[in-house]
Amino acid sequence: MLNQEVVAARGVKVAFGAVKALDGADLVIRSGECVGLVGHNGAGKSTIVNVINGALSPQEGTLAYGGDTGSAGIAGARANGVRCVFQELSLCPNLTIAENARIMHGDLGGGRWRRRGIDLVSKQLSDIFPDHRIDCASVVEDLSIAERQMVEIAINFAAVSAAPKLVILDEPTSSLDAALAGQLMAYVRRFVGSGGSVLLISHILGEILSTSDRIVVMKDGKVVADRAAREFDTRRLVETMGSVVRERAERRVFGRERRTPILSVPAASASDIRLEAFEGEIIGLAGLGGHGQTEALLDLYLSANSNWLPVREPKMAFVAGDRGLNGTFPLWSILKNLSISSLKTLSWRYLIDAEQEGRVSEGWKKRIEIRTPTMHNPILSLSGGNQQKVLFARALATSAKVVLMDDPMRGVDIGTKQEVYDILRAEAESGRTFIWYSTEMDEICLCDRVYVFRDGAIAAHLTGDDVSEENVLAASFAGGEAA
Ligand SMILES: Nc1ncnc2c1ncn2[C@@H]1O[C@H](COP(=O)(O)OP(=O)(O)OP(=O)(O)O)[C@@H](O)[C@H]1O
Repeated sequence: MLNQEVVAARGVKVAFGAVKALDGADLVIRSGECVGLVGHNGAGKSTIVNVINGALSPQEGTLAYGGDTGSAGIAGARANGVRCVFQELSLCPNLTIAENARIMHGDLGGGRWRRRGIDLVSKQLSDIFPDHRIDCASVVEDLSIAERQMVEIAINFAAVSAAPKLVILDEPTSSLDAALAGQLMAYVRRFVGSGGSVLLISHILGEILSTSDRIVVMKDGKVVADRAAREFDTRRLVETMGSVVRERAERRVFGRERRTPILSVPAASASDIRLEAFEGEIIGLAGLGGHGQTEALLDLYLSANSNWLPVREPKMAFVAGDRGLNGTFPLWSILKNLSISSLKTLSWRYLIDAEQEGRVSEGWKKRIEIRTPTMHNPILSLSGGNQQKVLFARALATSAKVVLMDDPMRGVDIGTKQEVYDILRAEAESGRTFIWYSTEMDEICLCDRVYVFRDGAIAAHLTGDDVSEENVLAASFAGGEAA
């Protein structure tokens, strides 16, 4: 039945020490609707998700499923049909897809459960992502980050004995390219059309606006707006979140005459396109996810840092996209996570100058608004987007002339993204070169030049006005012709 209350959190307060993650927030979700939830990094979105899915008990306020306040905890949420796809992804990497499905679905038991698990996930994947090429007998650690995200989404939408009532998607497209993201959003509309509910959290405002029926905006632990999606456009949404919409910087066209490339990689296919980078350029790597962009960045990085010994003047810095796997040091403080790549410049006679280290990290805290009371807090006390900011600051704080970025804006809010774009542009103006793989078309369109990858090789090179969504998509598919 449509329009029935599925879950209602009212007056919820959650504090972590001095940090008020939720400060009296209300969120009600009804059947047959997709609710978009947006807010700056650290606004409290993941915390309210954790309250709704039973992982966190609020210190104040009430939580009801279907009007009943009797159920509590993760088991209570699951019994009431609540499923959650986490921002940090939660599959066990050493288990197969079917084994992970069994952990999520206690009712997937009995004889031949592995076979049924494979069939269950395979069918659900095909329903959501019709062209997926995932072998459902795989072990999760053999999958790319995008494939893991797709599998986790499919497992949560799948029904063994009972269909889910509410699926919470926390940044579900952060690793998906535009084509896969579009398929997921279309599926969400079909799911809510058949009476299900979805809570969609995303920093990609276009997908929030196009997919949600209602949009809830959070700021500093409170809900500051809760209105029909048609009452918002991008500008109004950004302003309600407390940021300002900026004009996009002009793409720059460099003449060929004046320069020799600082980096030149031979063509890897018959397309005969070399990857070249000149001083002060922002180069985009585009194409469908998993077509060799990350590998190209890693090859470049290893070619410049092959001995793995720290050097005072590193030639290249790397901003990891998969922060859980190869970005953050989870047991370290924010400060140490930030300064690790600059230790040589922060030390004198093999001793780290703690004062200078503190100054540099405070400088970056202010510059890109890392939301924390102190940089000595553990990195995992930060919200996902704030952790990503630390990885940015780590690379930018080095003296490297080339910065490689592996889809680094995952989970970063729109206000910070604009700040980071400005920083990139300013750093490029002063001679730094950026090579930026992005799954977001808006970001690709900010780059001075773009290489489109297909099947592990460069399929097209776009410059000037040819850098457009249409041309990137055309070059991304075999047989497509870029202008
Ligand atoms: N386990 C924790 N310990 C300490 N502080 C925490 C913890 N979890 C969250 N916080 C703090 O609570 C606040 C809200 O975090 P939350 O993860 O809910 O934000 P968010 O809106 O989901 O942000 P993002 O968009 O970056 O994911 C942040 O200031 C964060 O640092």
